[in-house]
Amino acid sequence: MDIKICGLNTEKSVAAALDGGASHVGFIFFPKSPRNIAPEDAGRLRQAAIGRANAVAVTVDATDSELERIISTVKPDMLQLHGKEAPERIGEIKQRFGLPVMKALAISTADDLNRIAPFKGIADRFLFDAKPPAGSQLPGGNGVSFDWTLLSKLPAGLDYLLSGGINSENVAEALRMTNPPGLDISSGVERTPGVKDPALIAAFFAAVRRASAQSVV
Ligand SMILES: O=C(O)c1ccccc1N[C@@H]1O[C@H](COP(=O)(O)O)[C@@H](O)[C@H]1O
Repeated sequence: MDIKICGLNTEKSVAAALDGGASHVGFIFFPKSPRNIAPEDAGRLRQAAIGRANAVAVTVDATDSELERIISTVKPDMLQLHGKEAPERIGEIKQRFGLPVMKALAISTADDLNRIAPFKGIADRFLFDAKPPAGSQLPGGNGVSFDWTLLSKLPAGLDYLLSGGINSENVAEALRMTNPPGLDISSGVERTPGVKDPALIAAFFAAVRRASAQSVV
């Protein structure tokens, strides 16, 4: 199963994610986020992931020139589009930059699953996150979960990461209820917003291993 640790901004946190076995390391390029990172810093940090994990650049309704700067500096393996990007815009971005795209969709009701279909065949993967709480300036990274039972109605074989408020305490339940192809976690391994804790990252991977071991017994 893929595991993406997102919002990394220090060498220690990247090392903890890689040592834990992360398949993806995520960097946030969104100035309002406490996890926002300069492309130059992310470009330096992502070096440690080469040959070990995929680097993901997370953007929110970024312009072509913003994407150009991030991509040329960071050289990510994948883009995560976490704004209101329409399918047409995703097609344009893929054609212009030639990178796979993971489209984030906020889920709060069964109707939200209807928003998946227009992106099929365009987005390479999906990421399902909770809707931001009222007043939040962040489209993601709010540490809020959604009703995971909604995912029982997903089209079979859909490739996605489960995201939103996942942490060491609830990951076993998340895996039991959804059996997702992958997980994405950010604030659940932080000491304070934007400050990753290597010990919490290690504890998270240990919790995933425990949950996975229990599910095969
Ligand atoms: O984390 C952020 O600050 C952020 C900002 C803008 C877009 C996306 C962002 N984070 C994404 O949201 C998920 C879920 O976060 P959490 O685990 O609920 O805190 C995170 O992994 C990022 O992919």
